[in-house]
Amino acid sequence: SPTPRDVEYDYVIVGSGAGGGPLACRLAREGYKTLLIEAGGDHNGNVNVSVPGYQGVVTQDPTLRWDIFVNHYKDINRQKRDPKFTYELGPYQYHVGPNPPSNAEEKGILYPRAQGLGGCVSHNALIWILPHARDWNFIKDLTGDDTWDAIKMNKYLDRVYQWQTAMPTDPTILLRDLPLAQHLIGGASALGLSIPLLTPLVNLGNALLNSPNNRLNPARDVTPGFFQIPLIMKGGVRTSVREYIQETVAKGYPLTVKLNTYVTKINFDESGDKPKASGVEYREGEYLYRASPLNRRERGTPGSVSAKREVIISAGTFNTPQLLKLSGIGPQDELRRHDIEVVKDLPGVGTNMMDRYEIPVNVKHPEDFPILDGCTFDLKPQDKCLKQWQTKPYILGAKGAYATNGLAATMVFTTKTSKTPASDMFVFGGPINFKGYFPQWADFAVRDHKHFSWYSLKAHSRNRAGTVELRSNDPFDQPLINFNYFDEGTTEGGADNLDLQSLIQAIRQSREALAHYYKYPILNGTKFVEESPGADVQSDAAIGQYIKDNAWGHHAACSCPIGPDDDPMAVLDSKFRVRGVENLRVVDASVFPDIPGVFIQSAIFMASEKAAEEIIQAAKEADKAAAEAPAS
Ligand SMILES: Cc1cc2nc3c(=O)[nH]c(=O)nc-3n(C[C@H](O)[C@H](O)[C@H](O)COP(=O)(O)OP(=O)(O)OC[C@H]3O[C@@H](n4cnc5c(N)ncnc54)[C@H](O)[C@@H]3O)c2cc1C
Repeated sequence: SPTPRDVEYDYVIVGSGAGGGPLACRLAREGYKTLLIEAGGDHNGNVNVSVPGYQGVVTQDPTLRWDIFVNHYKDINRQKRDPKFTYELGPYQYHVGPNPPSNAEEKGILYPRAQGLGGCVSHNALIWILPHARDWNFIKDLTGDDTWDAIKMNKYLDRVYQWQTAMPTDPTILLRDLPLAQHLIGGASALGLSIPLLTPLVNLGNALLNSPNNRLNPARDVTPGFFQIPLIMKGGVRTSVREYIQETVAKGYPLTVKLNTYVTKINFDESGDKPKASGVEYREGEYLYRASPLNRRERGTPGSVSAKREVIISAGTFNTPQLLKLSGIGPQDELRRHDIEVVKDLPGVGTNMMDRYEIPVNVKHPEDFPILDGCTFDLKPQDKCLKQWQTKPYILGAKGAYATNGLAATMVFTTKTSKTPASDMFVFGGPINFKGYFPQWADFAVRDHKHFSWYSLKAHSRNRAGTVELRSNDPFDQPLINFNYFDEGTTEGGADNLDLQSLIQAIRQSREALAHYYKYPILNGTKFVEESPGADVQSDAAIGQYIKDNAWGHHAACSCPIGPDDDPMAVLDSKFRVRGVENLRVVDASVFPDIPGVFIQSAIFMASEKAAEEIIQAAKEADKAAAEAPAS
């Protein structure tokens, strides 16, 4: 809905994703006039968003997707060893892998991002794993602010559960596919769970009833096991931030959502001691950011809005530092290089960026996995699985494969070289040929139904050398993003090698699960061939090289970190406030000083609820002080 110029909002929030969406709802529900500005649209009626089985397809949807390209290494020739390295042939036309045509432009590695209501939560893989206690205690110890204590953070999780449903995939869907079940039993058995030969399905069913989020288990963070994967869905339909925002508006709370509007600058009132954020400038129009494949190189209609109390930036790990820098908050040398007037020299903006490392083992069978019969993943009339998902109830597997995200279950354990005692390795299994992200990766992943992948996700990684730098001072250009992986990044105390060793262990664990598959011939699964890393990749050195060349991440975080008062690289204080200016906070994945948990959305939702409480408390204190001040 258009913003009437005469409305004065208490809060203006930029970005409606995991950070900004819940925060906007909570502030509005508390009675504050809140404007939520979002670059993209609402995705109403877009089946790609609501069908869990389309979690890959939705990342290719041109109405949502931003084709952000990143590098893992500074050395471009080293980067090109990754078969996912991508070149642009013409606008949004890509060549992936070696031997590009001579006119192709080097782009880097695709890093999917989404615009629109709910941000990346509307296109993500739906996986819901709670953070570990150490993630919160780390912030408490770093800043001395004990409101971050893990036990105290529980109340924010309770608040998240007021609007977020998480449920496991209906195990009966998985148990109907015997070769798939045989792989999962192999995984459980490789982890040491005894699965008797005569009753493997019953025992797998029991294993799949375990939750990796069991809050009643005090040892949950360090408990290894074989688990089903909880997803953010209700009755087999994705439901999350997007729906929460829409419900908040529908119920009449004072939340205005301004869609298809791209914020280009934060405005400051510089008349006082400290620059004070007073509002934002924006451009109205669809697909204005050039990372959108529907971009028409238009610059939109200009506008601005002011915030009576605060401006909050929740544009995500890449776009929040970009917007801060464009507005004069960042390393002064970089800002001056781009002719940007310095409002506050804050050298940490766009540094400290972290991510997971992820790596698969992919195998191919001679026959299809039955669970995918009739699934074409293309929204076309022949997609029988979509019809089943649309017409059948969510009970006893009736809704079929699309009521899952395609990843059936996970092995969880702490590797020998983990940074913390908490589980640092999740190895997911599913009937998919998943090798990471590149243009049309999802089509590739399900091109045939014969592949199975054990895919490892390394949590609590040590590398914090990622950077987000301005490419230009044009707000519609995407920034320069480099994760500086392994030996190009954090190396103190052998950090790079320790993470690499964890990943080598994960590949060996995946192969162990594949070996245990053959212990259950009763389920009649066919023999498979390992396609990658491949039978010839056996030594630690060879596996390590495969990991360095192929690893990727998709939980980028920590690029505007919270930190202690005496750390010049800290961008935020422990209350999410941008240092050195007033009335400006950041609330999204970029705020963490250390990447939390295993899957990040739950941690962002909790941080967002915490930020809402801090902001509301600050507003109440300010109102009280104003009421008590003597009349002038
Ligand atoms: C393919 C994929 C799968 C994933 N799967 C999972 C998963 O299964 N589980 C999990 O826990 N995590 C998952 N994640 C990660 C998780 O979804 C993100 O980390 C999380 O959504 C980040 O939240 P955020 O608020 O920081 O940013 P986002 O969710 O990206 O939200 C930022 C919002 O800001 C808007 N915006 C940006 N700049 C501007 C501007 N200048 N003006 C106006 N609006 C702007 C964007 O359009 C976007 O809507 C996945 C991520 C990807 C890419």
